[in-house]
Amino acid sequence: MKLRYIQSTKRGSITRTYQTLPDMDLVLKFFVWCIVILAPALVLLRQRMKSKSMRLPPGPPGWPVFGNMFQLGAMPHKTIANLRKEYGPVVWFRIGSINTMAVLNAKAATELFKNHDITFVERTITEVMKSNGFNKAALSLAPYGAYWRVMKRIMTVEMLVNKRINETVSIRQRCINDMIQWIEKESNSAKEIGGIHLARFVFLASFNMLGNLMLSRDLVDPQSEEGSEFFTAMMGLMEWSGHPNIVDLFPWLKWLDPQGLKRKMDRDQGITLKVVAGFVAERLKERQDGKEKKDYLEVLLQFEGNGKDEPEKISNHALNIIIMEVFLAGSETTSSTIEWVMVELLSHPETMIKVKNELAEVIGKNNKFEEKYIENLPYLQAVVKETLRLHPPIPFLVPRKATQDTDFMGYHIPKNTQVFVNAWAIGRDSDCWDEPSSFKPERFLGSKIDYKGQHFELIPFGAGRRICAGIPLAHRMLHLVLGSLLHEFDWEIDEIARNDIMDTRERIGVTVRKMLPLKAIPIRCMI
Ligand code: HEM
Repeated sequence: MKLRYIQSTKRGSITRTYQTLPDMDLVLKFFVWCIVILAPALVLLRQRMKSKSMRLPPGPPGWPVFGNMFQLGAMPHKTIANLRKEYGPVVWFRIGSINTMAVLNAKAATELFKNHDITFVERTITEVMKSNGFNKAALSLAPYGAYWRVMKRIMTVEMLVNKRINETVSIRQRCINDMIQWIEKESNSAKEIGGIHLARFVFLASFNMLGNLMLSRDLVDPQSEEGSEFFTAMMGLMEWSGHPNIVDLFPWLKWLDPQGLKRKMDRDQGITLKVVAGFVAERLKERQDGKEKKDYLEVLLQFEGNGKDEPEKISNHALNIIIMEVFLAGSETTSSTIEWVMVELLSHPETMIKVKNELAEVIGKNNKFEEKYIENLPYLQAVVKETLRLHPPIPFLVPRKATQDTDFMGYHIPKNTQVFVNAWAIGRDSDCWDEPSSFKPERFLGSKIDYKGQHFELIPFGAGRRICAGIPLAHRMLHLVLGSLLHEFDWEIDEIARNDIMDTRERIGVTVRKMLPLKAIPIRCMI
């Protein structure tokens, strides 16, 4: 203890006192001890808070260099969905050098689309997507910015808006009539060959519907040489873009292109671009001759941007790519969905009867199916929804990418992380669906849930800014094709096809298809 001597003068007398002073050593010691004890605790606390906010989502341990690529198997959407049991709804893994986050339930998808859509708005670009600059010009892959905005507006507001779709009803009806005729022709020999490959007919009809909307012409016409060249090359594009490519996992192998996928993609894309360029040149000539057409090509040709944040004109190259893209986006998705619906209906005869009865009641046995009936066919719509719930054709959507470091549901997600939103797992999320693996269209009767991007438990077309641009058209095409197939024909399968139907294996290409294609026997039931 230290004393301080104080002398004060009061009314002439001097008073002397001592005041106790805090011992400076002691104070110093007190502070030193505080620092010694508290500082590490503070550091620890900070570290814990930081490591909590820097925590990656949980996930299976992977190998050096290869990550988890060998664990994903032939059907990665199913393998990854299974990880939820052990790791929860947000899972982390590596495919080669690519950091990947998978979203596995509706709650996490809601969080992503409602609160983080802008952070995950970019696409993951694979090597084959770069062929001929496809990734820069195609709406589905273009960087999020002025060009993407313009193209999405043109496609959704000017081209695929309901009013425009209504103007093209007769085109689709003609393509459906063709499809019915093709099937009818084959139906004579169908029994001997064990049934027709249904998805092929639907694919060709969808291809022609899109060809007419875009270019006002049938492309799958046996008479047209250009058409069949275009079609064959398009099939190639679909094949090469669906193949897993080792170069995407190990970019340093790019120069080698060990599977030759980039070379094949360049070749087939070159062919399709040349054919489309020929169509465009023809159109330009027709325009000079004063002939007018009302199709998507015309909308693209007439586009005039402000030249500031949007292009003044759409370049010829971009125009060709956008046209090619619509074929890619719309034909395989439609035909694989119809194949799955038919597989489900043939496996559930009681549902088949119900849907056919509804068609007979609403349309009448001797009338053709037309688009105007769709809104009055709740059971048919429920069948389509239930199929898309169980079999979304693009189960990871078109993979997104994080544009910056971000916090997502308490996890730290580094910039450039690839994001798989697993629509397949979400459609089977037991928190949202009763008996999630059963095919029960009735669940949608009287329910407001649809696939237009507002109900995150059902997202076969995605959601948020990057949602599918073709939903209104796809909705029409799916119901028109399915309704016509069911209303015009009864469908049977032989013993072999019945066994194949039970085989639930899948094949992954641009879409997830049934590994063993459905073969069914059509029997004309309407004249
Ligand atoms: C059954 C049919 C279809 C299905 C299941 C489907 C599914 C999808 C999915 C999952 C996406 C990605 C969405 C996301 O990332 O959130 C997408 C994007 C897209 N789809 Fe579709 N689609 C179908 C038909 C069509 C059709 C008919 C067209 C065009 C006529 C089309 C054009 C597009 C385009 C342009 C995009 C890219 C949108 C963007 O990145 O902003 N789709 N589609």
